[in-house]
Amino acid sequence: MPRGSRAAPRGTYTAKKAAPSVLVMTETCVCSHNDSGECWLGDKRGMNTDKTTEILGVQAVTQAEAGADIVGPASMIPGSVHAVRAALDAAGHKRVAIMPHLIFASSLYEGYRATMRATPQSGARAFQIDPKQPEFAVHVAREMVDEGADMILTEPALHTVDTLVHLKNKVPVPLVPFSVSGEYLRLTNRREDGERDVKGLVEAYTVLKRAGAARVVTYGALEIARALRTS
Ligand SMILES: NCc1[nH]cc(CCC(=O)O)c1CC(=O)O
Repeated sequence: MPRGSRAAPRGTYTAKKAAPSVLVMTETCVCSHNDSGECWLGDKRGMNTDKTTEILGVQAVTQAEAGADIVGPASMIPGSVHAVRAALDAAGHKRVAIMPHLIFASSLYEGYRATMRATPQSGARAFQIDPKQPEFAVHVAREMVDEGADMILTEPALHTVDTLVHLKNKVPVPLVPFSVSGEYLRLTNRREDGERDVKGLVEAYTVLKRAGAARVVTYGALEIARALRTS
């Protein structure tokens, strides 16, 4: 067990021990680890980007030490992917890949924010992209690649499919839509036996695949795998 481990690295460590061939991807962000719920650290004067990117590097190394194969800087702060790459390399984790999160402003994050107590005190995530600006999303994605992104996660998944198609031709790395909490909650139904019916998710993810997704990240992975196995 890596030293000083809290819940998330412990989970990674336990998962890798149980199934070493399964890839573990982590989110690298401070929003669920501080009182403000913000994806950055700072004080009354505001955001301290140097301090934030430094901490993201430390967090990524902790995640890599626990066994993560792919880390996911999610603050959207320019320079954070570069800082994470530098910190990983310096700690001897050159083989750990980076999948930054390209996050669009959306109403679909409420489930996550409530569960993780990560509702931003300021009311908004400063760097998230307006979904009406696909060209700007391409610009940010290219900067992420320049900083060392090996792949890019887009979030939310369904409401940004147009941008996924757009990105597909313009960035040279795999694109991985993340079907977020609101998508999971709205597209599944509770069945009488208490399990969730995931047919709606399966239909949605075939759309994502046709649109160019390399993989899909979803809360329904286990239920979908079970449903596909018995269908
Ligand atoms: N660090 C940002 C972050 N990490 C996870 C989610 C949402 C994930 C979900 O809803 O499933 C978000 C977006 C946000 O809160 O603005």
